[in-house]
Amino acid sequence: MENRPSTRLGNSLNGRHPGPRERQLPDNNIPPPPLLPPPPPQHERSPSTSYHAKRTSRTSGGTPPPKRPRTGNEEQWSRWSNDGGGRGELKVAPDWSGNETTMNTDHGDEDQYQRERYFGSNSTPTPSASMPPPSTSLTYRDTENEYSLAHAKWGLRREVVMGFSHCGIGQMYPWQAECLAMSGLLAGESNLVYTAPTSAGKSLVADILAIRKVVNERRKAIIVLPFIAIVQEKTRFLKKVLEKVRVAVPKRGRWDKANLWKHLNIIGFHGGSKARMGWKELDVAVCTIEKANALVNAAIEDRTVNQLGIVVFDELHMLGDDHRGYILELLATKLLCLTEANIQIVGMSATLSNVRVLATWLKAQFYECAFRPIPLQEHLVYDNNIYSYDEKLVAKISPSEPKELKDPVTNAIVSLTHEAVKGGHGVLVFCESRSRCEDVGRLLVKFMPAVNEEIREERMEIIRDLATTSTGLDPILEKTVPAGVAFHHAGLTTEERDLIAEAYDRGAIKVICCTATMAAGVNLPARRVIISPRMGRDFLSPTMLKQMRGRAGRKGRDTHGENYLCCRKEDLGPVKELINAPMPSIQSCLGGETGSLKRALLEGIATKLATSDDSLSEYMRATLIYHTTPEPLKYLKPKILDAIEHLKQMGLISEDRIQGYFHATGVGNATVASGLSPEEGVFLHDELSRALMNFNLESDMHIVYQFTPIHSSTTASVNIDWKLMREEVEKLDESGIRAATFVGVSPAFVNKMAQGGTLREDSPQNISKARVYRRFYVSLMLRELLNEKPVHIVAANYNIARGFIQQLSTTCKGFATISGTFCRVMGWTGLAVLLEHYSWRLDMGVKADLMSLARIPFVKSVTARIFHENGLKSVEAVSASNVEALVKLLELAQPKKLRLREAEMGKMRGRLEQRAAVILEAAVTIYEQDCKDAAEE
Ligand SMILES: Nc1ncnc2c1ncn2[C@@H]1O[C@H](COP(=O)(O)OP(=O)(O)OP(=O)(O)O)[C@@H](O)[C@H]1O
Repeated sequence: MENRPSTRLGNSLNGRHPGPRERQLPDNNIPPPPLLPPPPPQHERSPSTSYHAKRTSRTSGGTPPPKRPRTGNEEQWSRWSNDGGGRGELKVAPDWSGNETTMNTDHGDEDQYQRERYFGSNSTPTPSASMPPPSTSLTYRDTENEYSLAHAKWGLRREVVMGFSHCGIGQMYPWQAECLAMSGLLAGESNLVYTAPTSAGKSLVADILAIRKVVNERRKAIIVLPFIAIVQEKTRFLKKVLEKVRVAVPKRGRWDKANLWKHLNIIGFHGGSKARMGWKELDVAVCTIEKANALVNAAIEDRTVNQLGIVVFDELHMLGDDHRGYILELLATKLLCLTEANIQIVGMSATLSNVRVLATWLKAQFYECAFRPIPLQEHLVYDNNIYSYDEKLVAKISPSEPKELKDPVTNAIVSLTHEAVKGGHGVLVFCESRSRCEDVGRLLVKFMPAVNEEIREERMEIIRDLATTSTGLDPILEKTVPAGVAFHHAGLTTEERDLIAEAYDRGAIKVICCTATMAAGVNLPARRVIISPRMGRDFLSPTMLKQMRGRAGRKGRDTHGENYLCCRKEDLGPVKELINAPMPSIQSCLGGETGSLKRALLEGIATKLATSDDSLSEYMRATLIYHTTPEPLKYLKPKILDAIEHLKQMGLISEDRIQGYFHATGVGNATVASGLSPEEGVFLHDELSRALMNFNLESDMHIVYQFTPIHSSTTASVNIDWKLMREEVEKLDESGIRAATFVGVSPAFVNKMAQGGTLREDSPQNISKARVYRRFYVSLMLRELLNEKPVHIVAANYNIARGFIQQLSTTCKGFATISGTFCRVMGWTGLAVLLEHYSWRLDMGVKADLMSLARIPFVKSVTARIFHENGLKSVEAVSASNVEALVKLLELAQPKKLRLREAEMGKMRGRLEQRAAVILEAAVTIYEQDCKDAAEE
């Protein structure tokens, strides 16, 4: 039976009639009626009234295009592109010759359509490489509706328009069309900086500009996003939009008679990505900030940077980020200096206040609008009262009987969540810490509405999916998911987070309790968003609050979004300040600590953009800090001189006094080529030089140490538990101890620290020493992973978040590539080859004897070991096995399988059978390929 919060809104009205903004909830056991009356009008914007574009371009001004009745042609297009969109649904669209064509939006049928267009209806498919390109003709355009993506004005190829339509976008919002129509943008002649509220549809403007560059002009595009999750999401989106687009591969020699046609290469680059393609092959690179910077450096070094047509900076406010903002600034500065390459720069954000300064800096057109497709209702909640942001009482929440709901904030969270879920809506609850997410999740379970058998089964399916992940079923999720509640924070593995996000997206999970990282990291909107004003002990920043508030309201699913900022009465002062705080203006982070300036100068010198006094000052003039500092030269000059001196002392640059120019040394070039900061470059150089002299291959300890990412061994990411480290070091055999000594780790020092010693990081030597110990500590964890210990066991052993361990396993491969690049630029080819040789083991996460098996999908780590121990030692042996035998082994490999009840195990078996069938089929294919390869040899 459903357990409901005993809280009832309005109980405290004490007999008086609820006012128009107050509604009473019944006191019986009937589920509560809607908690809130309609929102205060001043916070509500309807899509039509909220359109308010403020255009301040330096070119001709413009008013929003007038509304006019839709023509028949528009109707056809919008039917084709906007509604339904299910696979295989028949749509009507005008064909390229202006006639009406009945066609099918199923991609398979689009192929058929193309074939028929070129070869007649009886033609058979031909290989794509020799086939003429898909429609490049612009004549089929919708000539009347300028908001339609098919309008000739936007110059998008038919396949692109179809791709967008497939993603639910057929028409632009008026502001998007107005922004794109600003002079010089479509022609790629001017840069663009624009700002619009969250969910306003900013991405489409940049996407259209990028796609035009790639498809129409055949230049490359880089799209820069701050977090891995959104890089992955954007890569998936662009792949879907551009799936059907083929472009000409230029003729290579005079014997090439005709152009070949290829699909576009859209590649996601981030710390954990294993992209095989590089700058040369890609068409669109969707990157994290660091990867984008490294790509541009490589392109400059290659002298192919003129192939780059556009760089899009999504979330431009990241410029102000203390840790990574300066890399964004540095990247934009380099692009501004590459005047001859003619690269279009596009930047956007929802939370910028000094956009004009940024537009001036980026030599960009500036566009600002306040459009929000889904109106927002915003509330402040304290002491069981709900107020509008202009302090009018909207409703009351009555106090509750249960002890755990005595606290008014918890009571409000539970009541508001219950009400939204009861109405069938999704809820995001932003909490102040990871543990609070889990606590609130557990509490909510008791008050979630009852659901039917079908939904219960769907949720059990999620439990089964979670149980088959590498970490097994989390005990808290096991309790919360059946009630439709989950939590989402950095402590979970990516696999878990993806499963939860996906289940929430399809409505199987109704509530996610999450930390602030989700506000900016994952695009999961909700009808109702409940927000704690704190992050840890501190209050949220206005930017973060804005991001969270903006998550309310799903385009296409909700008529409006609601957010509730729930605080304690004693926090009211600072919370009101927070609500009314203007968005902070973005400040450059380049001048803060000299580390960032050093990196900016090193990269300028290594890429030869700034080698002399003149070019250096030109380079510095292109930075944001130059534009935002009152007397830039006076302020910057001493800092620049200081940074240059440091770089010289670190051995990263040298100066030719006679010729009057700077150049990067080998280490400097290797540092820039590997995308490292000057400090990281020097540290890695020291580490690799030591390895070059003494490489210990007796056991895998030394090699694992070399693959441990140096970013995971900073103070911010890991704290050594010295007692634990002592235990682990004591377990090492002689070869392990020798490896430890080679890298600079002394067991005696570890013992001293475990007994209460201190290691003060007060000098460069001590900083470096602490770094080595931290790296070694992390390498012990990585070694366990490579020795097939499951992520959750390693995490538990080291009392560290599962997310950290899983990230470690995904980033070590990327770091191996970084080390390889470093060695190659240094000319240490032997070491580079050695690292490369061992790095492929990192892909598999298994010991050498299992490497062959690990080529089979789903046969990794523990599973591979169980297969091996049970006689399936090779791909051939697996290919000769059968589904039943494989299911038995897969059952053995399930972590924490006992957590699932008997009935659940039955259903899980079905899942394992499917998996076993895939394994068997893959093993047969791999084995056949191996035989073919052997025969050819
Ligand atoms: N013209 C359009 N027609 C229909 N849907 C659109 C249109 N433009 C954007 N969308 C959809 O609106 C949603 C939000 O768009 P988008 O992610 O671009 O917003 P945003 O302004 O970048 O928001 P945020 O600042 O939160 O990232 C997406 O699902 C997108 O597909």
